[in-house]
Amino acid sequence: MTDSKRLRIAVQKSGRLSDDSIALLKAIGVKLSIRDRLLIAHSTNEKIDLLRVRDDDIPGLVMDGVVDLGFIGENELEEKMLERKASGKPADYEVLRRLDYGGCRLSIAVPNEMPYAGVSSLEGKRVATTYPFLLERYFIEQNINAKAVMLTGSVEVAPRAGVADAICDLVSTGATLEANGLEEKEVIFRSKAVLIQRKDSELSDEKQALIERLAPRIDGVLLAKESKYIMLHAPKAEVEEVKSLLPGAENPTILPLAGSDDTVAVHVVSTETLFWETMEKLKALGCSSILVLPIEKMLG
Ligand SMILES: Nc1ncnc2c1ncn2[C@@H]1O[C@H](COP(=O)(O)OP(=O)(O)OP(=O)(O)O)[C@@H](O)[C@H]1O
Ligand SMILES: O=P(O)(O)OC[C@H]1O[C@H](OP(=O)(O)OP(=O)(O)O)[C@H](O)[C@@H]1O
Ligand SMILES: [Mg+2]
Repeated sequence: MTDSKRLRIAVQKSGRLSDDSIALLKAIGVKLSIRDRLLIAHSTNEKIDLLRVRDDDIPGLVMDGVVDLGFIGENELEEKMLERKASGKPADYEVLRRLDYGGCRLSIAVPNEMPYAGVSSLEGKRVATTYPFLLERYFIEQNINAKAVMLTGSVEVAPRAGVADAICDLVSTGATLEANGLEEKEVIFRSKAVLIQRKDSELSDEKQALIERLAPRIDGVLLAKESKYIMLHAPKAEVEEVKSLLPGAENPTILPLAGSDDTVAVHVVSTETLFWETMEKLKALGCSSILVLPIEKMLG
């Protein structure tokens, strides 16, 4: 059974956001015991229960106060917010953190053979989508008279099946569109995963304190993921040049190397990617033992 004192977090049970959301919870120190068939999973070290559901249900669970937090794509969140507002249901939530996964865009795509000269070509057309509220908002903004046809899946086959003239669906690499003879024409919404929270006025002090303890850990994990620890040996005479090549390396640690007067070790945490081209330039300057290491956690 669930205990109302435990923080309830909704995650997608199985899909694009599941693994990354669970990995993030683990990375911030929440130990979980997940059994595949079960809807609820408990944390073994924090007062947290996970509710594993379809992503479509997550915004509503947060907005209705059934769960305290939820991991959700901004596309689904915005769609459900518009849907709930249209039917007069409460649609309040707060974004606790924007995350670094689930990146995709909601785009209108048309069959390769359909003549297209801009959005006006959609006038009078039927567009299949799982996101009718976002699509209709776009039609209104663009002053286009077109019809959103709601489909919950297999949107990409709608034109071939004669169900619609075009589609509006999520795109990441574009492989699904290409495989179905469709061409991306208009991006109507860009999305990433977010962690949302129910209105905090409704949370107990104990739950609020737990959220305030865990949220900075998310920042630490995100920062660590985009940072690298760079170590290399550099000719002493070239240290300034080396510093100017290393991205985000304002304060490197310079250490003497045993048995060498003209070479030093340079250590630096970089928040940017170190490209192969830069590594080759460092080598050309006489640097050696160039190592780029991942960082697991960062604080302060
Ligand atoms: N190709 C993609 N690349 C990255 N993120 C994506 C991609 N497709 C979808 N997403 C993001 O992941 C979310 C979930 O996508 P998924 O395809 O798993 O959903 P679903 O089929 O609706 O799953 P469910 O069974 O939970 O309803 C999307 O709402 C979007 O935010
Ligand atoms: O541009 P691409 O990289 O091809 O990605 C886009 C596809 O990814 C998502 O579906 P997913 O693969 O998650 O499967 P689903 O349709 O069963 O949800 C989305 O609904 C698209 O169909
Ligand atoms: Mg879904």
